Amino acid sequence: MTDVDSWFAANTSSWCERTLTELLAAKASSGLSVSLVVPARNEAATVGDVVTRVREALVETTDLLDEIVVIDSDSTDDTYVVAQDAGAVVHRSAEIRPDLDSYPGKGEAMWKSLFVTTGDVLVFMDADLLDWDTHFVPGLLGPLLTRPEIALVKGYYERPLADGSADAGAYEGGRVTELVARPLLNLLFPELAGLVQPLAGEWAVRRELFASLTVPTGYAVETTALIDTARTRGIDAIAQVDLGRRAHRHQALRDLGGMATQILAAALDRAGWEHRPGDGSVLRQFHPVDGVATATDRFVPQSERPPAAGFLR
Ligand SMILES: O=c1ccn([C@@H]2O[C@H](COP(=O)(O)OP(=O)(O)O[C@H]3O[C@H](CO)[C@@H](O)[C@H](O)[C@H]3O)[C@@H](O)[C@H]2O)c(=O)[nH]1
Ligand SMILES: O=C(O)[C@H](O)COP(=O)(O)O
Repeated sequence: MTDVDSWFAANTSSWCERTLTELLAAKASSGLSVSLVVPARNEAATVGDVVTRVREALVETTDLLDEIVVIDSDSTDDTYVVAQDAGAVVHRSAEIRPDLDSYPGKGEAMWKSLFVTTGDVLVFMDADLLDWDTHFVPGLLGPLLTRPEIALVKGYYERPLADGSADAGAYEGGRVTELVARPLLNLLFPELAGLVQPLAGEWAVRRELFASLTVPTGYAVETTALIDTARTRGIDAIAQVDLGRRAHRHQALRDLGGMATQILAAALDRAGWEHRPGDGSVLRQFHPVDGVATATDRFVPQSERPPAAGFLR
């Protein structure tokens, strides 16, 4: 058995292995509090459903979650109001700790969440979920509430590419995962090759760990959390949980090019790459205009926040 196989065998479980009753008892005896954090940028169409279903299932009828906090990440739609009406505490990312300035991006919203949440454990969930269920939250909490040595838990699932075809394969979604993140991790950080969905937006982490990490402001936050946790705590501080199935809103391919660039830059930097640009770089992409390939330069931000622990009051 390789190290990766041993890690997989010891640290992979399914959400249905632990009952809600068992988790509530584990939470009570651990004394830990839990915050659900939902970073959301222009998700008025779906964030209300995410908040409402979690609130009804896990706050109103059980004590599993202590708070649901939506971080509105520079939305230009009604995300703030919809999330608030659904029962979440909502903060605008840019308005949290204005003394620390503000950057666009998902990682920024997650980093800022450390200043407005209280949970000993943070559970992150995307706001654009279409096919999902509330067991995602207890599923992610299972290893953290029952195994003190675990500090970070990733979710995984079947993830079809919702292209409208009836026979969309269960593992066809996750284009950046399959074409960038997985090859990158296998090549440069092979101890992380056992993660089924390294980019999953559904994951949970102990506050003290997340507050100790350097956090990319954009989409590299999941990748670096894995790399930096494995480096500082060892791979056995990471567990993963099968959550079943998940579908979400897909981004356009060229937008995913920006995400891939962020993930590559942050991972290569951690592998000792000497040419990392400062706060970002230009990605030249091509679009047909009247049948002619025409260049479009996209600036891809790559800034990182230092550990939030240094700024907590
Ligand atoms: O500037 C942003 C961009 C996105 N989001 C929110 O972050 C979540 C995920 O964003 P999305 O654009 O849907 O990302 P995906 O294409 O789904 O990317 C996948 O891969 C990313 C890279 O690892 C992860 O960050 C995502 O959680 C994961 O779902 C959603 O709730 C967004 O509203 C923000 O809060 N701010
Ligand atoms: O996780 C990923 O790889 C990206 O979010 C892209 O996912 P998609 O191919 O399912 O849109």
